[in-house]
Amino acid sequence: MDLIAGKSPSDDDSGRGDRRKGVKYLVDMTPCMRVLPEEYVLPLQPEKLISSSRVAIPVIDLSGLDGSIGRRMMTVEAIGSACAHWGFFRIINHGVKVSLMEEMLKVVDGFFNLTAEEKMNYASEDVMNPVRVVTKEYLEEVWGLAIRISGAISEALGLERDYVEKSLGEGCQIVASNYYPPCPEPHRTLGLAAHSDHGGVTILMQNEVDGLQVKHQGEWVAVQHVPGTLVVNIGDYIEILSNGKYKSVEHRAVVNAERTRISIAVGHGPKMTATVAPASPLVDEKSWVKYRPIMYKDYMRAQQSSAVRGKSPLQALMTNTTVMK
Ligand SMILES: O=C(O)CCC(=O)C(=O)O
Ligand SMILES: [Fe+2]
Repeated sequence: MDLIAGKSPSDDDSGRGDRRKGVKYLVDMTPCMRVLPEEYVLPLQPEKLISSSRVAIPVIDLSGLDGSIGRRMMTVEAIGSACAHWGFFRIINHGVKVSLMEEMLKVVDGFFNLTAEEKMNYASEDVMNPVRVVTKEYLEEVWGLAIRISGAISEALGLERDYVEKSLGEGCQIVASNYYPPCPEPHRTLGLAAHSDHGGVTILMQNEVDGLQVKHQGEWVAVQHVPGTLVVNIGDYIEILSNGKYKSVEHRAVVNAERTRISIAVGHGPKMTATVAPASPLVDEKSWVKYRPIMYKDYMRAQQSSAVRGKSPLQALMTNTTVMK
């Protein structure tokens, strides 16, 4: 697959004037900007920030999945525990070449440095419209990685190793390329508002500038960049499939006054017409169906259209009443 959906964070796609051209355009046009334009100011977030030096997302050595049976089991357990407690983890020894990661970052940087007019050729109001501007190799590698991780998640849930993979079917891969230019008043806004991802496994790569924050036990934890590693998080699709055992976790991106940050989030979901529902082996007399089934396409649209993203589209699917399989 060679799809890349270019998006510039904080764009509202409302079509009003230059706002559609992105934050980068705004910054390029006003190089001496000292004050954040009013429409980008966001209400302050009340939650406390925990420094990443005190607490950090779990680190998983992915080579353990190819080790002895015992080592694989330990790795699967570690992934299961990371999914249950954090919804996020960092992977090392993941097998994706650093040179390929760097090349991908360069492609995205190149894309955002096209002129606003050139970029508008790729612009679309619809997240389902693919844009082709990148070679396939990184995305193929990352797809393979997502399938390996999905195998571990299946096993950790007590399902057949290929359960999630089969449920994804031919699948879909969505690439969100985020470009966060320096901001004159970084504390009054966000690069990307708090949200959970809609798909199964998201694999996130970034340049050396920090900005990702993950909600953990009601507080925001800053995730520090570690060169050569990738960050993995589970999306709403896995929360629903696991019948709530694993939670897709809210995350957001903050900006800074000095340096441009680039991140590339690659999400892996089922095909658009697939029905998303809790895995039937995980539903028995003791565990109720916690989410109503929905077509993936409909879920994605609901998620993309909600103004305050958070996790509200997922909460709308939750069954308050006890519904048996
Ligand atoms: O920029 C980041 O680190 C987060 C990006 C993200 O969460 C997304 O594109 O869904
Ligand atoms: Fe995300």
